Amino acid sequence: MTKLLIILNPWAGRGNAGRHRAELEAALRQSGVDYELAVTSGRGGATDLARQGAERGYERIVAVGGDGTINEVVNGIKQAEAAGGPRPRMGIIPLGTGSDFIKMLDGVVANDIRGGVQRALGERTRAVDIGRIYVDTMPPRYFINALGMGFDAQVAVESLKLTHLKGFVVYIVAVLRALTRYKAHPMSVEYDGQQRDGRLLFASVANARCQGGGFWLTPEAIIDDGVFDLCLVDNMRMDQIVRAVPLVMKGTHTRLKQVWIGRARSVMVRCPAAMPVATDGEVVSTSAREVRVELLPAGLEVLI
Ligand SMILES: Nc1ncnc2c1ncn2[C@@H]1O[C@H](COP(=O)(O)OP(=O)(O)OP(=O)(O)O)[C@@H](O)[C@H]1O
Repeated sequence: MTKLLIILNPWAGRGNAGRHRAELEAALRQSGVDYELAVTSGRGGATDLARQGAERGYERIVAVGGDGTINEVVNGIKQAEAAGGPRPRMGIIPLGTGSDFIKMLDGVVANDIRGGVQRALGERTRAVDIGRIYVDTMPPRYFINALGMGFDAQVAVESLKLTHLKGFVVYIVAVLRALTRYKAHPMSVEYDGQQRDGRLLFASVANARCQGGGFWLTPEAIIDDGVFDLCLVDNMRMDQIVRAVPLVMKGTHTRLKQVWIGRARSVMVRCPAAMPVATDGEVVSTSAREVRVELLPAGLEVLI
C-alpha cells in the first residue's frame, strides 16, 4: 500500500502552511492513506527530510509549502538519486506566498489541501524538466521553476528580509528595495555555444513561465519541452525599471528593446564583479562569479 512522506514547512506563506496543519492531517486521515508527517525546522530542512525519505524507500514525497519548499524537496530527491537511489515522485500541496510553479499545472490551486492529497494518491504524473546548477565551487543544486542571476536574485535577497509582510506586497516592496541597492555589472552569458556580453540588469534561466510571485518573465516557457527559456535584460535606468514592472506582471515586457528572450539547454554565466543567485526564489549565493546550468530533461515526475 502507498505510504506518503509529507514534508510541511510551517513557515511557508508567512505561517499560512503551519496554520493549516490540522486541516491537512484531517484530510490525510479521511483519505485513509498511510503517511508520515515531517515538519521542517529551518532552511534546508526539507532537502534533508526528502533525501532521507528517498533513502528510506518512500516512493511519493509531498511538499507542503511554497516554491522554496518545493525547491528543497526537489533537491533532496535529486541528491538521493545522484547517490544511486531510486527517484520518488513528488506531490505538491501549495500553501506558499507566490506559489509560481503550480501556475504551470492545470487544476492545481493554492490552499486546496483536499485536492493536493488526492493528487498525491493518484496515478497521474507529469515528467518535468529540472535544472542543475554549479555555482563557483559549491556542490550542485537543482531547480524546477527558475534561476535568477543579478537584479531578480537581489529581489529574492530582499524578500527574505521582509518577514513582517505577507502576500504579493512582499515582492513589490522587495523590488523597490532591490532598485535602490542593486548595481548592474558586466556579465557574459554563453548558451548552447553562442554568447552575449554586456552590463546586464539580470539573466534568468527558466523552466516555467512565472517567478518572483507573479512576474511572467518567460511567458512562453513550457516545463516539459526539454529546453530552458532565457530572459536577459540590459541595464536600465530606475524609471525604466519602474515602468517595466507592470509589463513583466503581464508578460508583455518581451517587446522592450532591452529584453532578449532565447532558448538553450546549457548556459554558463560569468560575472567578475560577483552577483546574487537565486533558484526558485531561494538565495543560493550573494557573490557568485560563475554559474553553469544544465538541463535534466524529464528529471522529475510530479503527481498531478
Ligand atoms: N521551520 C522553519 N522556520 C522558518 N523558515 C523555514 C522553516 N522551514 C523552512 N523554512 C524556510 O522558509 C522559506 C520559505 O518557504 P517557501 O518558499 O516554501 O514559502 P513562501 O516563500 O511563503 O512561498 P513562495 O516561495 O511560493 O513565495 C524557505 O526559505 C525555507 O528554507
